Amino acid sequence: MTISNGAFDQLDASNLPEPVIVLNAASDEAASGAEHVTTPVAYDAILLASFGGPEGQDDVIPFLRNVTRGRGIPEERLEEVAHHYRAFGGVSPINDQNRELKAALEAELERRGVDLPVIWGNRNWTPYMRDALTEANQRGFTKLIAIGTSAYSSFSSCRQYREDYAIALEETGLGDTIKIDKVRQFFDHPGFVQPFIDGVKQGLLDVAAQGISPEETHILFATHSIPSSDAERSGPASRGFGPDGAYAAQHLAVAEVVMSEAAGVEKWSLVYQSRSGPPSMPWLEPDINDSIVELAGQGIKAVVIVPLGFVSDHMEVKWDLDTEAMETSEENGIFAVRVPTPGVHAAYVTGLVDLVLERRDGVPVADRPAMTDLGPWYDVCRPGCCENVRAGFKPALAGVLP
Ligand SMILES: CC1=C(CCC(=O)O)c2cc3nc(cc4[nH]c(cc5[nH]c(cc1n2)c(C)c5CCC(=O)O)c(CCC(=O)O)c4C)C(CCC(=O)O)=C3C
Ligand SMILES: [Fe+2]
Repeated sequence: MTISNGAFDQLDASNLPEPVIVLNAASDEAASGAEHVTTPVAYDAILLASFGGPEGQDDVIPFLRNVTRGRGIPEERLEEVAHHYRAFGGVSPINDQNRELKAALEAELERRGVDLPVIWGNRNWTPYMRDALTEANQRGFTKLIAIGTSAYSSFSSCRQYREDYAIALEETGLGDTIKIDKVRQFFDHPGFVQPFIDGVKQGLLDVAAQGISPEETHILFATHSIPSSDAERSGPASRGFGPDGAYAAQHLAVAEVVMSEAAGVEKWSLVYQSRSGPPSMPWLEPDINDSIVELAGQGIKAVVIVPLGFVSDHMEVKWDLDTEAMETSEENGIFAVRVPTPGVHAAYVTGLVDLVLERRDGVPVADRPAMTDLGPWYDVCRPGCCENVRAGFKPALAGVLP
């Protein structure tokens, strides 16, 4: 088995166009044994990789065009989503959150005496990934470890970031100069899960303060819906996770961990939000709003909404949960609390630094924290991981060749 930083890991590449680039081929797989773990690398900077968002009304449409290029999102959906951004002055909260996260990471790195600068680059808005790589090159950095602001396995949250790195290396012509690895998907890392546990405990106190009993309370774990075809292909092709793939399995496993900590309430479910795409295309269900209506019919009086799929309070949280799901709850006579996202919670920031250090210093799989049986996840994505049959083939980094 060869690991190739720049090679593509599409299983059936025979009828696809030649990969545009093959980068940094032949980084070697772990001497440490387990397929999850790679040999340590003396990284010289952290690449904070995120989604990006508009910073004013004039940015909204160009941003949405960037996000949806070639993705078959109907025009009506774009108008609908533009309206969400317009209601917030055309400014997505995501950029300020990444500025805060970058500052918090820098402070934590300094506190621990780790000399790794953080460079920030986005998929869909400035600073773009190519800007980040140009900056890294100017500052003389050649070995980057990427943290994507996304915890789970799916095309949008895993593979697309790996494609972003490959595209940006191609755009900047830095493919022979800069090597990019990524930290493992961290859905079950205690740094990511702890803030949700804290939040659910507080949410249940808020519910109790309303005089609503545990029997009348339901915990809704909310995440981004994705096309069923993406869900099916999330995670490595070789592991069976059921029809909704690693994406749903990971969320369910983390929700179980949170439930085991939030004693007193029994009822919970995993629900989806922010569906787009044409109605004819199946996406993961049920939608959170449909679930709230149904729960009201079953006599539920309170819901605790846990934004389990999200690392920070960006637009999908502010609009789809804090605006829409709150409205649905109110209309149906349900008291609703929304739990905070990890944001810059100390456990989360510390956890992200730990994830970098386990790669730099070489921590064996047995010593890597993971709160579910599914993890710790792979350092290098396995063959077929998080493929996307809708968007067609693109090269991606940090994957293993079949
Ligand atoms: C799994 C997942 C995450 C979580 C993991 C992660 O964080 O990556 C996520 C995050 C985000 N999604 C975001 C925004 C958007 N996502 C869109 C479209 C889509 N998202 C998808 C999936 C995901 N998205 C999918 C399958 C599509 C359809 C297009 C396609 O087939 O690939 C569209 C187009 C309009 C629409 O269709 O809604 C927008 C504007 C923002 C920024 C918010 C802000 O500005 O604060 C963030 C953090
Ligand atoms: Fe999205």
